[in-house]
Amino acid sequence: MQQDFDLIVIGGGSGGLAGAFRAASHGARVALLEPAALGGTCVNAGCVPKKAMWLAAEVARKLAGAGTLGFSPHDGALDWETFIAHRQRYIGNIHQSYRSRLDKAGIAVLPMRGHFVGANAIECEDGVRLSARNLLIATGGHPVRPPIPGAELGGTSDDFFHWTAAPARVALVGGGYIGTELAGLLQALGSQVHLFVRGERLLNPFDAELADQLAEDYRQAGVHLHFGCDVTTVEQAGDGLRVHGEGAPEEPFDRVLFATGRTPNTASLALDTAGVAMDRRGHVIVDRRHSTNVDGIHAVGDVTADLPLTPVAIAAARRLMDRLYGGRDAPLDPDNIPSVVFSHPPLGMVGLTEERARALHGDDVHVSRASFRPMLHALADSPQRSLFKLVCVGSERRVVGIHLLGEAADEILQGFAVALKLGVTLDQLHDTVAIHPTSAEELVLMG
Ligand SMILES: Cc1cc2nc3c(=O)[nH]c(=O)nc-3n(C[C@H](O)[C@H](O)[C@H](O)COP(=O)(O)OP(=O)(O)OC[C@H]3O[C@@H](n4cnc5c(N)ncnc54)[C@H](O)[C@@H]3O)c2cc1C
Ligand SMILES: NC(=O)c1ccc[n+]([C@@H]2O[C@H](COP(=O)([O-])OP(=O)(O)OC[C@H]3O[C@@H](n4cnc5c(N)ncnc54)[C@H](O)[C@@H]3O)[C@@H](O)[C@H]2O)c1
Repeated sequence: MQQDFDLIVIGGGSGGLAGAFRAASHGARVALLEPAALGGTCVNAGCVPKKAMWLAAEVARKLAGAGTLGFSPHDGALDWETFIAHRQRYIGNIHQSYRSRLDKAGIAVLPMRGHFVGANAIECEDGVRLSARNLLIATGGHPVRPPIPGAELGGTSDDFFHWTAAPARVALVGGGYIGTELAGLLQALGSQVHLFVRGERLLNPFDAELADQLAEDYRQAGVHLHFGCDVTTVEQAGDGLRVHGEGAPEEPFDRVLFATGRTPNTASLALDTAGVAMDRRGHVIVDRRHSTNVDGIHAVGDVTADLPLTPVAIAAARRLMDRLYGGRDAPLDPDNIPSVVFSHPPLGMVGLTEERARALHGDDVHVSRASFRPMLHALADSPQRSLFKLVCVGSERRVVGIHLLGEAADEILQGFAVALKLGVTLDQLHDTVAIHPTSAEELVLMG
């Protein structure tokens, strides 16, 4: 039996769902294959449960500092099981909302995997074949552990979301987004955290000065940072796990978690039967409009080499469907995509780092900085400072980079990213009346 659609979407995560909804809104007949929970990584093992844990950690930090301000003492310990019940209820509501939107949009949802059996045909796990003029590959990725002895003893971010208590001692390997985020939140929730970083700094794509200050904030908060440390082995040591690498402590950890990157889910798609080209790392190769080398086959999200962020997958999918079914061709601009690391405090950036701007524009670069103590920290006599930077170029001092480390950076950045995209200059920021007293006002006041 073969069923025909206008579009088959493989994967019901951020990109797949956005593509299916947008195509259906243009009148396309859509089938969506998703063997696991709707929402994919972001909803089930990424942005959403991570942000929930980050919010819990922010509350814990505020409670820990409240005594200094005159509040009665509070032990601040989190009952994970209660909190996780709230977290999972929230996620359950997202699943339900997707389910009813899919039904309303008339999208056929098949709760199973699929693989290619030709350029415009998919075979589902139950043997049913589907065909369509267009196919969207949106199968995302999964975490990888490094190929070292004992790696299987450690977990990944997927495992973290099944934890029901903070481990007393935890080793995190990898100084990227996930390692940095989990280190901050686990420390705030009461774990003793050791973060092992191969290089000399956290978060390579981010501004070096802000990343170094974040590392210092982490040290002050009690996170043990091991830079230049390659973890070579993990071994069982009694009830615990011993990590080997230069400078690694002798004492065992309760948990070891690898945050050493992710790899695309392409292996089981039989892409060769359709002739779809992949790069060395297994990503589906797409052009700037998110089409592959095979007519009618497209891909978005983490399965491609795009920036692995939810809003990127969503934006790419919507634009692709507007082109295929809506008569509007406006490919996603890969430049100036804002991004925030949910560290404590959060770190955000959009545009060029100072280093990159200097490499591109030489002496034509002007950098404005504001280093200040947010009012709550000043009131509580905490030394933690915020550091904001604007990177500008040319005589008109056009803003080409915004870098924020500090309380509320995650919420402040979005609006300023719009201004940067529209070509805002430093003078125009100065012409804007400040909102006082806030941290954000520094961005229209700094020289
Ligand atoms: C811990 C963590 C935290 C993150 N935090 C953030 C954040 O704060 N902000 C942010 O922007 N991004 C964040 N991300 C990244 C974000 O989650 C991803 O970029 C995003 O989910 C990618 O969407 P996608 O649609 O490409 O893939 P996914 O959301 O991974 O969806 C792919 C779907 O395809 C399905 N699938 C796989 N193979 C098949 C098959 N053969 N047939 C059918 N279906 C299949 C999978 O089950 C999955 O549901 C985070 C990621 C992680 C791991
Ligand atoms: N707030 C957010 O938007 C957010 C949060 C989490 C994840 N994400 C997305 O998910 C992606 C995956 O996150 P991630 O943290 O796994 O990847 P990442 O690429 O951010 O970081 C992986 C880190 O692991 C290091 N590494 C690789 N192999 C190693 C090894 N053998 N030993 C030690 N270190 C090693 C890399 O040098 C890198 O610093 C990110 O690139 C990001 O786009 C986004």
